[in-house]
Amino acid sequence: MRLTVIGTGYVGAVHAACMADLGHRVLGVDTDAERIAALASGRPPFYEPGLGALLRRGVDSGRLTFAATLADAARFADTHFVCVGTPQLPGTGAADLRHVEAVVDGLAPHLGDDALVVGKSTVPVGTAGRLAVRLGGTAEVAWNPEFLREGHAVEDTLRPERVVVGVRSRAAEDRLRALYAPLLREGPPFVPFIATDTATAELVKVASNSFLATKISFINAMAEICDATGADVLTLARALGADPRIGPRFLAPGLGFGGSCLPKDIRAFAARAEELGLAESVGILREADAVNTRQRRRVVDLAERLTGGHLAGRHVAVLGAAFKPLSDDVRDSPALAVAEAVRGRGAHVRVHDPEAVDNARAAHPQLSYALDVAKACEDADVVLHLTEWPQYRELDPRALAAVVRRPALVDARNALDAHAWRAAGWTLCAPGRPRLP
Ligand SMILES: NC(=O)c1ccc[n+]([C@@H]2O[C@H](COP(=O)([O-])OP(=O)(O)OC[C@H]3O[C@@H](n4cnc5c(N)ncnc54)[C@H](O)[C@@H]3O)[C@@H](O)[C@H]2O)c1
Ligand SMILES: O=c1ccn([C@@H]2O[C@H](COP(=O)(O)OP(=O)(O)O[C@H]3O[C@H](CO)[C@@H](O)[C@H](O)[C@H]3O)[C@@H](O)[C@H]2O)c(=O)[nH]1
Repeated sequence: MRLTVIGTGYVGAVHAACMADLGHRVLGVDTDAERIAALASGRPPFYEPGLGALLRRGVDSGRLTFAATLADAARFADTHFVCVGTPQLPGTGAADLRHVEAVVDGLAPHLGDDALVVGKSTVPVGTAGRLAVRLGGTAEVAWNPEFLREGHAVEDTLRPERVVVGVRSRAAEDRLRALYAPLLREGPPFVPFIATDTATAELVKVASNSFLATKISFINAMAEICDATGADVLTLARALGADPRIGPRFLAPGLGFGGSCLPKDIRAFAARAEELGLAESVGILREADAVNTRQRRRVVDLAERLTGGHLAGRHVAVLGAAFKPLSDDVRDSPALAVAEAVRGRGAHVRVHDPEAVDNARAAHPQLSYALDVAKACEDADVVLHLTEWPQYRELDPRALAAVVRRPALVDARNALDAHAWRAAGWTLCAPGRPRLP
């Protein structure tokens, strides 16, 4: 089948490459000429494991091509996936739909009768209905929310846990089922194809991220209670997660959630519900957001405690800049928020990240960066472990103790081996673990 993917960022580039790998003919379209040039030569414009090989395979086979205009898109196919950004508006945190609207307005004059515009961007409930009116004519709008996680985007796309489509006709449902058929056939495990109306499909996405965000904030609220009572949040999380009704995933306590999705999506959802007069239904999301923001301050306070109560003039090493490991994405990165806050208290901050330094430097040019961990830690008064890259777990605490001014560590992700670091002479603290020495 033929399809286009409009917007080739973290979602669109992966969707385009994976759809081509399934055997479809795919045209990627983006307003960013540099991005299009990179993709067309088989180079991923960001770090995502497995994407490079898939892109090269698609480009070499001729099944994956790229273009710059929406007129090209309309000529190429009748099915158009919209994967442009829906960032947060200042103030209420509502979603900014200007890119989605620009795509619909730009496509409209070029579309044939049989066109299907399929949104993958995360949008407030009701958006597809509004866009259908805006699109006019006989072209149809459907919504197919995206659930991929950065760092696992290729496997999440090729082996999804479910495919959800919000459609307004049987024909649209059949077309999308046919597109995804190669994924649905590959089992076990069986992959449910859930066809519903567009409002439900839009809601599945924001409800799903809201649930995940609330689960993380729940365990972080428990970490606060642990800090006040001498209990241990890691043991608590392990015991909670052993109940299959709760489950162990998304119960990792620490610095909390960031990135381009969970924070903005719960705010946009809350703003939309408030617009509908349903503020009480989403009070829990405002609270999850507040708990999450508090975790960043708590980590800064731990750093301050380890430097004897004042950060001013201290040297602080920051391990991690990406919002999570296996990604170079620094959008709303908790690590960089902490780095900035520590700098705001007068500390000299040096940041290390295996993949995200270029993006971090572009977004936070006032911070200093180091290309290896030892350089970041040189003469540090405290080391902050803020993004749990697997390679940080392999660090030799003895070797690092010889490099720093004082062996003091905040393990804000509760991911390092506390015993090994303590045995190497480090003073440690971590959120929700008040009995660490
Ligand atoms: N990043 C994720 O993990 C993820 C996962 C699921 C859903 N989502 C949602 O998917 C959407 C896209 O997210 P992303 O992280 O890929 O964003 P992104 O910022 O990485 O990519 C968006 C792309 O759209 C392009 N673009 C903007 N306006 C355009 C236009 N008028 N025509 C063509 N291209 C245009 C931009 O140049 C950019 O390359 C958002 O709604 C997001 O909430 C993201
Ligand atoms: O137990 C946990 C799990 C995650 N996090 C943090 O939560 C954030 C988000 O993590 P994750 O969900 O793995 O990353 P994303 O790539 O942002 O993916 C989320 O957001 C995407 C965009 O909507 C969705 O498609 C995915 O399903 C959803 O998991 C990161 O800062 C993590 O460090 C925790 O603090 N504790």
